[in-house]
Amino acid sequence: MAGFDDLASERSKAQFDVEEMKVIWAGSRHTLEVSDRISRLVANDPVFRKDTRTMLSRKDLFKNTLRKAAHAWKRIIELRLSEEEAAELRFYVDEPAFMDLHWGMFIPTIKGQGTEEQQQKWLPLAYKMKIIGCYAQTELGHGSNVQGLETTATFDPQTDEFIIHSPTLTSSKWWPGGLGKVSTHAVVYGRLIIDSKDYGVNGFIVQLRSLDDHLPLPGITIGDIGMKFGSGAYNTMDNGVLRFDHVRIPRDQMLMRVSQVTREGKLVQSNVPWQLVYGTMVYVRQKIVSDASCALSRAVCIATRYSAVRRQFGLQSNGIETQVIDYKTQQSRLFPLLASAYAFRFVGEWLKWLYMDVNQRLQASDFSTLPEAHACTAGLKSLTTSATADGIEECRKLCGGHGYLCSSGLPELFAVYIPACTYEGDNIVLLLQVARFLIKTVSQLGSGKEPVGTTVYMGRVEQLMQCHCAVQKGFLELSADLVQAAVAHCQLIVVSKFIEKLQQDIPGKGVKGQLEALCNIYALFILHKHLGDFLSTGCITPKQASLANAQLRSLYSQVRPNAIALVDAFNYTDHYLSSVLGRYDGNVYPKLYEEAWKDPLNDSVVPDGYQEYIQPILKQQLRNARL
Ligand SMILES: CCCCCCCCCCCCCCCC(=O)SCCNC(=O)CCNC(=O)[C@H](O)C(C)(C)COP(=O)(O)OP(=O)(O)OC[C@H]1O[C@@H](n2cnc3c(N)ncnc32)[C@H](O)[C@@H]1OP(=O)(O)O
Ligand SMILES: Cc1cc2nc3c(=O)[nH]c(=O)nc-3n(C[C@H](O)[C@H](O)[C@H](O)COP(=O)(O)OP(=O)(O)OC[C@H]3O[C@@H](n4cnc5c(N)ncnc54)[C@H](O)[C@@H]3O)c2cc1C
Repeated sequence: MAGFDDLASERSKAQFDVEEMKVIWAGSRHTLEVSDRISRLVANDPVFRKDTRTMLSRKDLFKNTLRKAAHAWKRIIELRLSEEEAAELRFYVDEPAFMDLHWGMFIPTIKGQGTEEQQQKWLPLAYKMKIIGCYAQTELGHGSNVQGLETTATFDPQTDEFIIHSPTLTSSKWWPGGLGKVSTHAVVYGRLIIDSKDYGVNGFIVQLRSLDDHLPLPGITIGDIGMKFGSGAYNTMDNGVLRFDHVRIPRDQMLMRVSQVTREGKLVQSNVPWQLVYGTMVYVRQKIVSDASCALSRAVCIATRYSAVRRQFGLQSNGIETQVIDYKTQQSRLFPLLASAYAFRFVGEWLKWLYMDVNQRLQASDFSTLPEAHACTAGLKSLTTSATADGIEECRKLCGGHGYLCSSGLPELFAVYIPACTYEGDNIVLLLQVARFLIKTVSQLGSGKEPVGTTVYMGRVEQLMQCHCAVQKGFLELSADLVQAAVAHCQLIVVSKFIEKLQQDIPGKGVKGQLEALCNIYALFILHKHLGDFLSTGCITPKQASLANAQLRSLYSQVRPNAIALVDAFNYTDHYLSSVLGRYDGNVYPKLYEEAWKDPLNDSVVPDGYQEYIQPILKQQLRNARL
């Protein structure tokens, strides 16, 4: 069988221990065991099938999402899954839904911004799913500009309550995931008003729906904001709209780790920086970086396996055509994405460590690394999501026409993934935050602080900063060139962390060699892509640039025999990939043909509508022809 033999032959060429590379990709043997076991549990459960998603109406799609969420929760309870295993199960169910925001934002916000008492009250309810929460920050009129939010939370000393209100249409909460139809509660971000004085944005826990009949509580208007890009997944998420008409909540439902409001209505600032109100965004951004490596590796796995199965032109002596993966143009498009997937995996591991380190320091009232954590999570979220969104689209194109079929898995993966460039902070806005951080860092460099990083990459950042770093007044005046410096800074981090990964103990025959090749491909690909920066800032000479290019091409040849094994190391099930082109067995053509007939349009040979609309035309033509 063509495809199968092709992939079997490819696998026999591997020059490294794939099982050991699986451990490197997973992060540890334990994590590999958990993800392998849970991914197969999900793959073998018919409730979690995904192949009909793009054929369902929005209402049927959403109802099926609720069914899957309920089934997932039931399996978590039945099997007594740990938090780690439950997170893996939600990941492999692979369907954006309210659970992502309940577990991924609502609970972390209470943990990060609630007092001990508030955590003791609300976390048990949330962990046991007695309440379902979402994160309601963005409004119709404001998303990036958090300080511009209009929802008000006015303290009423008579009743010891906050009055939550939507004073304008643009203050309507708009976009929060899980809000539209499911969440019973929300962390709502609003302007704290005491005695007519505005104290800026804080978080408030607000119940939205009755726990008895799920109806919106008095003063609450709530619904879904409508269909989003593409069909299928992400329309599985009820992104919602929410308005308040003077809704009253007890004073103790303002999240008070950062600031407290006393019974007398006095605002007391605790000893933590007010920026902790933004803490959830730092947490989610570091998760999104790891998620980028998952999404990109998934697209690369599909495109790499298909490129080894697909033959086109180049008839060889044995009478068969050339595998498209052997074309240099295919390699120059595909292998940098393969290298990027590994690079983002490792920088995501580092970022997770940085986030935990910042949190431990916060416990000890050490806030010194919070600005760097903000800059790194913001910048790397921006860099990795933009590269991944572009990379998924490139993988679609690498698969030719069949990449445009839903059965390839790539259109839906692209549609689900691309909002990552916007949610949790628009990517340009976040790069401007990095630029601000760099300006501050450069201004402190005079104090003898030496930056660390790989020379050529470090030189590029320094030079770009020197060129563009005028004295900037505020966030709004930052020049577009500084965004370039911010990107350069983030690429320096990615390369540096890949190099650090290689300095660790890496077991397994040939594994370290493959990772070194991928690290060099990533670094040289970025250098090639931004050659203008490196040449204009004098970091490299034109001669060095052409040597780098030659080295890049030779690295592609080095990776070529290992490409299939390198994507096998992601250890993805066919269920998770949900792609006829990316099947482990390479059995593409028979499955493509089989999938076509499943389309509802093929339920009847003569299409619905023929008699009403087409036959009259044809008959008329027939009559005309006889006249
Ligand atoms: C979900 C589960 C995970 C699973 C993973 C898989 C994903 C699959 C599901 C996806 C689910 C989608 C989930 C989407 C959920 C939303 O989208 S939630 C809404 C997200 N919204 C945003 O990110 C808003 C973006 N905007 C911002 O962050 C801020 O407004 C800006 C842009 C930083 C501006 O802040 P500002 O306060 O207006 O002004 P600025 O002077 O720049 O900042 C003030 C100070 O705070 C600092 N600062 C700003 N932000 C921060 C921060 N975050 N931390 C610390 N310090 C900060 C600044 O550095 C500055 O410090 P100084 O220089 O004064 O020392
Ligand atoms: C799928 C999805 C899920 C979401 N889930 C949630 C959720 O659960 N909870 C929640 O609270 N929010 C959520 N959001 C909202 C999301 O956080 C916002 O869309 C995001 O923060 C961007 O804000 P905005 O949409 O207002 O865009 P804007 O800030 O209006 O940006 C629009 C354009 O203006 C540019 N721009 C804005 N400010 C500047 C500036 N200072 N300098 C230069 N350019 C600028 C931006 O770069 C962008 O190109 C979600 C959004 C999506 C798409």
